Amino acid sequence: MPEARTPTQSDTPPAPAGAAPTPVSVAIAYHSGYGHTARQAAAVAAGVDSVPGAAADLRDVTTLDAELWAALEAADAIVFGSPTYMGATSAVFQRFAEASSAIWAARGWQDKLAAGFTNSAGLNGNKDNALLSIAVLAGQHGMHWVSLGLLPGWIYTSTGSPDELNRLGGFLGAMAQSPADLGPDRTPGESDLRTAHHLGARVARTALRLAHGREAAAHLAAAA
Ligand SMILES: Cc1cc2nc3c(=O)[nH]c(=O)nc-3n(C[C@H](O)[C@H](O)[C@H](O)COP(=O)(O)O)c2cc1C
Repeated sequence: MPEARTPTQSDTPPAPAGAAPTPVSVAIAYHSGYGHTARQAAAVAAGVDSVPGAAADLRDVTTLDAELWAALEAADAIVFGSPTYMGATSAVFQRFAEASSAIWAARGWQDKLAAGFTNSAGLNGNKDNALLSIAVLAGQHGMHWVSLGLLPGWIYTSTGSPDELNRLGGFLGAMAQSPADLGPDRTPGESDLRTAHHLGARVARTALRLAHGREAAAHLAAAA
């Protein structure tokens, strides 16, 4: 007899009996001035795509056009990403955030899932301020925030290693560090990219749970 085990966050939820699994779409809306944060965004997208039933939609927010807004409208979840510039999100990302005010007024992203990631040159570099700003943006839109969900790695204990997941010890979202003298072909490093991958998979699993829960609630309401 197989050993009983406690369900974990990594378990993909089953579809309701008799129902085809509902696919979910997770958009990654990011800016990257020089390509480093773009690599982090790609790792988030790979994490989303690693979850059966979830599909990533990678969107650069430099160009604000109808196609971008339609893609974000169609998504079940939006993972926002920006480099940390001057201790905050980049001006290009903030331009996107401000342009979303028309959607804010119409409550277009209400109840979608949201999460965030940032990358900067400093180990700290005030990345938390960029993530906070992204979380506030999500709150303004009435979205449900998905945190990173990892314990801190690396120097949190004396025996830690920089290869560990979440080596930068973020809680709100995924952090990455790219030394300023290295190109995006060499940085961010592998552990930061794995952390970004983790965030994408976590958002995808949460989106699936929410979609299935919504279906179950609709069935219950119909049967009442
Ligand atoms: C205008 C500007 C401001 C920056 N401010 C910070 C900062 O506040 N903290 C930090 O750690 N790095 C800072 N950096 C470094 C970038 O965050 C870092 O180079 C990052 O990898 C750039 O990502 P990107 O290639 O996606 O644009 C700054 C870079 C620029 C160009």
